[in-house]
Amino acid sequence: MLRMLSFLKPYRLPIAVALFLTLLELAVELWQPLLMAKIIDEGILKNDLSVVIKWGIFMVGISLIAFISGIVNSFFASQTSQSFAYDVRKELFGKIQAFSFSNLQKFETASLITRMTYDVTQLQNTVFMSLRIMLRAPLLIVFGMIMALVVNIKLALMLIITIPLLVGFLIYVMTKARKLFQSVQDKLDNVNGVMRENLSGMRLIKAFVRWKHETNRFFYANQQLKDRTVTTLRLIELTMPVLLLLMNGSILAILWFGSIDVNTGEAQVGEVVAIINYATRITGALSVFSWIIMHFSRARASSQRLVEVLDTEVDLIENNEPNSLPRAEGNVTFKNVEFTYPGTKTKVLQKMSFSVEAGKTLAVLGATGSGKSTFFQLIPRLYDATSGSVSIDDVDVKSVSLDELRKQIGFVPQEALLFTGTIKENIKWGNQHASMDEIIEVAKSAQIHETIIKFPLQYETIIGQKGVNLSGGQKQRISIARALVRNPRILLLDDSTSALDLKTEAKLLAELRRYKCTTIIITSKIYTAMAADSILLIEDGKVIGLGSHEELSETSPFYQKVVESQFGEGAHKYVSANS
Ligand SMILES: Nc1ncnc2c1ncn2[C@@H]1O[C@H](COP(=O)(O)OP(=O)(O)OP(=O)(O)O)[C@@H](O)[C@H]1O
Repeated sequence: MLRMLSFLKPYRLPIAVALFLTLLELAVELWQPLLMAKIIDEGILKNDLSVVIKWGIFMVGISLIAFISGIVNSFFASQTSQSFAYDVRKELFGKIQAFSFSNLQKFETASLITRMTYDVTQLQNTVFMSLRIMLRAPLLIVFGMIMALVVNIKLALMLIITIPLLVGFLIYVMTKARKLFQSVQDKLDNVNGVMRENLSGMRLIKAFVRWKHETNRFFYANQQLKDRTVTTLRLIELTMPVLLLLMNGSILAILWFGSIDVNTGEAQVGEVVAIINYATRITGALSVFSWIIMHFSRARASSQRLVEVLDTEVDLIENNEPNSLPRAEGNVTFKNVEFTYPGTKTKVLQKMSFSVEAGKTLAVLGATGSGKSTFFQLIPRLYDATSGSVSIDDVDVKSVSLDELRKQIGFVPQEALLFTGTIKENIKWGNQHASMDEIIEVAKSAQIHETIIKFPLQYETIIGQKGVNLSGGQKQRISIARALVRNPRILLLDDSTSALDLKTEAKLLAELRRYKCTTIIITSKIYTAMAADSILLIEDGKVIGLGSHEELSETSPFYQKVVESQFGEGAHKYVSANS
């Protein structure tokens, strides 16, 4: 909690003002029963109207001050709590942006969203409430008791015995509630997770007629959230009847003994009224106090979840004095690279060594799961190699600034991901400075221009969330255009032409040559591989062959089998790059 409270440091002044105003309100609240006693005993009982008018006007005056203080306090409290939440969200977002993939693997996406929204809101509400009433409730309880003692010690003792017992009970219940609240938040993560998967996989769910299964999954997560919340709230709600029972009991006792004392002349009517008044105010403050502790239990659980994200060490660290890679030639070299995914034990890449000359095209072929996408991710440092080195123009990628490195790489992932916005914006996303002419040029190279101009709004066509209104091949080509507009030195295509027909793909590959960048293309199609300068064969994370189509057709049984699987038995003997 302290870690999160440090976000309030810049707002010390508004906090001080808000707290001062709270104290002012409190002072008025504590003073009022005393004034009321004075009006009853010295004015009403003695039939002195001037005392009633004088102190009556005074009471209205200080109530007005309390009213204005309350309004100004609310203003400062809401401004401070909103700014606090803004700062926390900003810091969290920055942290998540800096996360490496292995960092991200630690947190579920849905959980990160819940933390950024629900948990931050919980803290924001607590900050607001703290500035409005946090100080007031406990102080009202303490000073209310003191004032009651000042008015009449004997009658006040009935309050003094009850209140510490109640406060102890409240604190005990709320400490228990904290753990329960944390699990409520975890259950909320589950609901969000199921919702997220459900919405993004809606087409698949409908196509497989799995809505019943998905609905059951959602019902289960929802039920768990409800059950856990109900258990938690039941515990919390137990406090209110206990509180009212004890406080009303002590008020009854004050009335009983007070009336006896008034009859015997040991107490005045005004004193009894004042103590009852303090008791009622303290009851109100106690119920607010229990509410505060409940919010604090929730806020503590939320803080813990936020601190978990904020204090996660980013494990992809930039070199303190990064090497410069002003404008790479584009030679890519892997030397004895090994890689194991964080949290797993299996080596996905083993002693991988190969190089690609600047400006050349390398096709990568391998069975599914052989480690092709994994080795791709080491080049822009989405992950770091566990051992060995990945270098560009003989500079180890780990020694280069991440920005400088990534600016020179055009990466088209296996799943073409587009953002909500126009086609133009999506292509421009790769390079904010690209002109319309450049956008059209890369779209032409990516073989998507002709398709775009057939849309009624052409480049201004809005792409729905994740590109729902486009075909797989259209999305792939827009993603390629987005990578090309960066004018990259190294272009990484992870099976990014899989949805294209052979003719369109051939045109696209021929166009790519114009960009003179080093192109590494993962593919399963022999025709695509044949268009490259050389072909890298991967099996179980190991390089098992590197050469041209002709060389591998002669020397690699693995390659021969792939060719035969696509062109028929014995095909490796006659399928050539010119065919
Ligand atoms: N984030 C991850 N955490 C743990 N293991 C992973 C992760 N991503 C991939 N793997 C494992 O690494 C291995 C290589 O996966 P990779 O995606 O590199 O294969 P691939 O050759 O690109 O496969 P495909 O052709 O099907 O895309 C697989 O066994 C996979 O299970």
